[in-house]
Amino acid sequence: MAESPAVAGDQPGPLEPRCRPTVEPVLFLGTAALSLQAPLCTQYLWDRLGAELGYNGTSHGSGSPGGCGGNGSGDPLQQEVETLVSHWNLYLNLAGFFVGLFSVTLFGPWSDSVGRRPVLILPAVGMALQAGIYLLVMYLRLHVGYFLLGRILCGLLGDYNLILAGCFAYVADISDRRSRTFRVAILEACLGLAGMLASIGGGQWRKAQGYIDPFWLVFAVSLATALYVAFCLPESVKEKKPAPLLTLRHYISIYRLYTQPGHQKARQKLALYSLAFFLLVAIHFGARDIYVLYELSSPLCWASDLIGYGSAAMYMAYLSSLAGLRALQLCLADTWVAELGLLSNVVGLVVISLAATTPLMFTGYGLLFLSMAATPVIRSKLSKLVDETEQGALFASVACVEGLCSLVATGVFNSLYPASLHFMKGFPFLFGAIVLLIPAALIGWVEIWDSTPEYAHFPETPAHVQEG
Ligand SMILES: Nc1nc(=O)c2nc(CNc3ccc(C(=O)N[C@@H](CCC(=O)O)C(=O)O)cc3)cnc2[nH]1
Repeated sequence: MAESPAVAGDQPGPLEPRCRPTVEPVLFLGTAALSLQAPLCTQYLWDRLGAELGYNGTSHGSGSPGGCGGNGSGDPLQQEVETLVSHWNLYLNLAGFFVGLFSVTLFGPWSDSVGRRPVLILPAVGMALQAGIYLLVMYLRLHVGYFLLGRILCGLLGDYNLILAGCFAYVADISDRRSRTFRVAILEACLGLAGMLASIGGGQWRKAQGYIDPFWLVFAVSLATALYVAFCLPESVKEKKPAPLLTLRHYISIYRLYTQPGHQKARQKLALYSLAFFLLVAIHFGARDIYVLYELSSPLCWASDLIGYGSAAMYMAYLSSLAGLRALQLCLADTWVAELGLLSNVVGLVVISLAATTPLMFTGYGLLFLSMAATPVIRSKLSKLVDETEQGALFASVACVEGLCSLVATGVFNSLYPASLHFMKGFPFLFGAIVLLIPAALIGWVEIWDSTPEYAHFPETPAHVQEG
């Protein structure tokens, strides 16, 4: 990889301190708030709707379809509660997705003009507002339909997806092209670390103290995120200019990213990398949706402590991938690091799909150690394909792709799992492994097709390495 002649955000003044506040804590805190809140919300719905239907079983979150110990998984009342909870979850997710689609695509490109700080503060305030509304519902025992109100308000302010988009765009602003992949990977590792801490800590805390206190923490963490951005985080966009928010221009700028005439090769690469990102993240989300069900039921029959370790092992992949990426970057180009990441992912999923014993299941998790190395590479490659004034628009579109991944993954994996139980319990994981061959082929193909350097599509690139 050669150094680009003109580098986005790569002009540290001679006196610039090396350790000025940066954006990682924003993603860490935002993810912690989200990861603490999501399972709590499901469990609250379970307990509340269950109580309304007169069901007083424990909230395992989901029934165990294989039957471990045979404690009432066929209970019709439990099934009714399960159905109701999953419907409410679906409504909340759909509302979040569609409102978010509208707002992220507006705020993302807007941030290219007005700076990243506003689009990091707004969603953090939105998440605090949502936690506040959820708290009111819990204190006053309002109808759970008010959850929808909180979700929509938060969605209007961009929600977690805007935090993701803003943080990645911020890192693209401040990193040079050489170090960008690693900076993106650090951000993802923060995401994994926050998810791990919140999911382990949150579960324990709820067991000990119920919902109210953990929700106050969600509220406080969201507020702290907003305050950190407001008072500590320096702006990363170099040439800020005022711009109207409510204009179609922002949507058009996202559309133009993928359709700009004159940059055909860059456009095609953008589309191919986006497709690879979509498939990869959809498989990650989908697998994550069914790990717990898979582990709860026979033959694994895990109790909650093992489930916790499994989840920790899953999150460890973010950290081990960061280390692996760093080491492999010393001797391999980014693309081949991503290919190794995908290989680790495929092998891990195949082993998990066949895992009938606890050691084998953990071996599968172990083999996934490099599985999170591919997404930072794709994000970084996408970022290098667009201009430095389009990073906000780009990462907004990537955040929408990620939202779509979430919906598709939930739909596909949650229907595939029950449908394949009778012939192969681990089939969805095997399916995931097979689908991952597509991003592996796409990434490899783009690299081979594109034998010129990564920055060949910028005007400042010498004419002899330009497309055509
Ligand atoms: N179906 C589904 N399952 C989930 O577990 C889920 N989790 C979230 C929680 N939000 C998030 C958002 C981003 C990442 C994340 O790790 N993103 C990285 C890597 C993506 C990957 O390779 O899996 C990124 O680069 O954006 C994780 C959880 C949202 N939708 C979901 N949807």
